[in-house]
Amino acid sequence: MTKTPLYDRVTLIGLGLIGSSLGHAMRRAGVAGEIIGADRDEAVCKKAVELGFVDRAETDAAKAVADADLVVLCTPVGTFDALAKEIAGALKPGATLSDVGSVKLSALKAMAAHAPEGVHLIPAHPVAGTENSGPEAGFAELFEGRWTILTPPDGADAAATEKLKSFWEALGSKVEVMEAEHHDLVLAITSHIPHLIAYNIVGTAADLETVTESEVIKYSAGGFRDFTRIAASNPDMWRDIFLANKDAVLEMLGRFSEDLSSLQRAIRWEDGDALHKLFTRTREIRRQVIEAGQDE
Ligand SMILES: NC(=O)C1=CN([C@@H]2O[C@H](COP(=O)(O)OP(=O)(O)OC[C@H]3O[C@@H](n4cnc5c(N)ncnc54)[C@H](O)[C@@H]3O)[C@@H](O)[C@H]2O)C=CC1
Ligand SMILES: O=C(O)C(=O)Cc1ccc(O)cc1
Repeated sequence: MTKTPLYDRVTLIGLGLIGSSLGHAMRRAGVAGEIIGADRDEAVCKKAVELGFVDRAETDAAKAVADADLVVLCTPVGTFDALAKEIAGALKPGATLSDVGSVKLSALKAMAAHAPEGVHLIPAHPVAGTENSGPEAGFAELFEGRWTILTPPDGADAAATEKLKSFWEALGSKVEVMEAEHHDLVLAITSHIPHLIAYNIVGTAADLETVTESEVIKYSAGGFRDFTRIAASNPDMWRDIFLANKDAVLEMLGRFSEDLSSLQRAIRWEDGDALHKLFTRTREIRRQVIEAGQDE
């Protein structure tokens, strides 16, 4: 039996890891009648059609959004303002404009600055990804069992929000609705600062490399190896995230630095009890993460 699609036409702008995963997942779930792609890179457009996760693709984003019922920005967050401006005049009245960006207040502001009245703005963030990029990195199962956070502004159309919630659920995601500002604070500590720590430790080790020669690579089977995966994440995307979520990241980083100083003090004064107490608490957190199925 053929399913009735939730949206007749969906346009994905940005056909990398998340855009391609969305395309594959939408195809599998049958939630879109037609999937149109847009990417500034012509080779990416060609690859997307070849892989079959879009029906057609083009480099002109404004042309690609014509007659779309749902438009999803899947590019780095720093591009949202210019892209929203570029497509604003071509959006169909009554369409939903959404995104998958890792920072939500700046996404909402960028879209709200340009979208015409009658277009529903519902920012979204699938908290699912990998360190890989590009159209070949995506897969249909990426969102399964993962949270997607919707951050509709005050007064957003309830029916449009509910429809987008059903869309993400059809892709296997669990959906939570919260304020954009709250999202940015929570994600600063659970996602953005962990990436910053990884970039920092791998950077420090790379600087030491000249002293230790190849030992950093050779003995990287320890904790360092896990950090190198995170530190291999997309540089454009992460530059944009830290600039867009500057306030929340700096606030959480202040707190993090204080706690790091306490640890430094505990080591200096050989306070084994303090170290053991913290490590026991963190081991319990890991147990809870596994229990919640968020460890893969
Ligand atoms: N990578 C991850 O694990 C996750 C990423 N996100 C968010 O998803 C978004 C996309 O990330 P990825 O798919 O990982 O990136 P990606 O680098 O794999 O793909 C981005 C694509 O956007 C295209 N692009 C860039 N600027 C453009 C523009 N101005 N106009 C048209 N196309 C443009 C690029 O050519 C590229 O094909 C980001 O906003 C990121 O914060 C959200 C959840 C997880
Ligand atoms: O690869 C990892 O471990 C990630 O943390 C992926 C990721 C990156 C950015 C997001 O906004 C959400 C998930």
